[in-house]
Amino acid sequence: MASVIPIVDLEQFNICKEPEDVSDDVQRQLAAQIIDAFSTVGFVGLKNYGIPQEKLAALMTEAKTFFYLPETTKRKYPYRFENQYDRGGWCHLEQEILNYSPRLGDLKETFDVVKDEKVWPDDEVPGFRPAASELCRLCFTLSQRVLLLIGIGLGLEDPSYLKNQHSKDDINHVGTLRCLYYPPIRQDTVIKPGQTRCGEHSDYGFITLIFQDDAGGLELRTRDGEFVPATPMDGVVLVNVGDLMQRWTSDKLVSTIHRVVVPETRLSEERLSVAFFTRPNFDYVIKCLDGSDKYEPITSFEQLTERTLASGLEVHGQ
Ligand SMILES: O=C(O)CCC(=O)C(=O)O
Ligand SMILES: [Fe+2]
Repeated sequence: MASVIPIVDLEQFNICKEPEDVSDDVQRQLAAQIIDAFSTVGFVGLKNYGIPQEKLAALMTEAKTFFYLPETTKRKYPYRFENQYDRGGWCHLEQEILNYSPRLGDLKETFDVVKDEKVWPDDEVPGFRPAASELCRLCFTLSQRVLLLIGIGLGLEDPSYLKNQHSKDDINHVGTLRCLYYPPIRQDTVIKPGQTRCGEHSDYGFITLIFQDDAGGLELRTRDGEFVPATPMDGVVLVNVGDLMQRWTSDKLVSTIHRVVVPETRLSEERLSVAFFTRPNFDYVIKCLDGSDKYEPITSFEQLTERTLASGLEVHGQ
């Protein structure tokens, strides 16, 4: 089935280009395409976005090396959510529960890093830190570019307004790079009815970048409630709207439910993806931009804490 996700070619305004060197017309056209996709499907596919594919491939290789380590070694890096400044690490299989119903843990492992990540598996996988740090930097820049286009497309008086609420100084607080590993489904793997690789959910923050390998399985729910595949395409990064962005824009941009299903065939195939999540600075209060009171104001950190707790992960030091 052809993908329902619109593809936008970012070549003329990718992260290698300075905004001042790109005409307003080009910026406005791209912005319109992105707003169109985000206000209908909630996802867009970007090609020629300017992140070298080798950098992504390098991180995927390092991440796999980590996930292939024995469980006892990975347990040295447990997921932690201590406070605003100290989060990250490894979640084991079935630890995170994204599905609302049934409440069953996801068949995935994850490793989260923030920019000034304190805990790295340097002894076992020395290449992971440089590869992840570099991709974090590039993803931050790409996210900023998309936020600028959203600001232009929404016709904000200051088009940089959204992008400036996710500031560079605070990247260590608000940008999270997550490597996701979906192990092969083995003959002795017990899959409970309704259990998936990644449960049905919408993302929490502003926007998410998703880089997937070619295993497939990611699906998004269309407005008529049907799940359709987000088939992997070479050189395409998916960008989707999160709940805070939907809230902020009073539902103009939509945060679409998605999931990763257990494959029906090729069960022995593993899957690896890399996501980069952005949200406003933690103390920023999200109110509807149009001045309406459609949603209660909430701070970025309150919302992250609420959603993290709801997914079954422990949160300390509140
Ligand atoms: O693995 C994927 O492709 C999607 C992961 C995802 O939706 C998430 O981590 O929020
Ligand atoms: Fe997601």
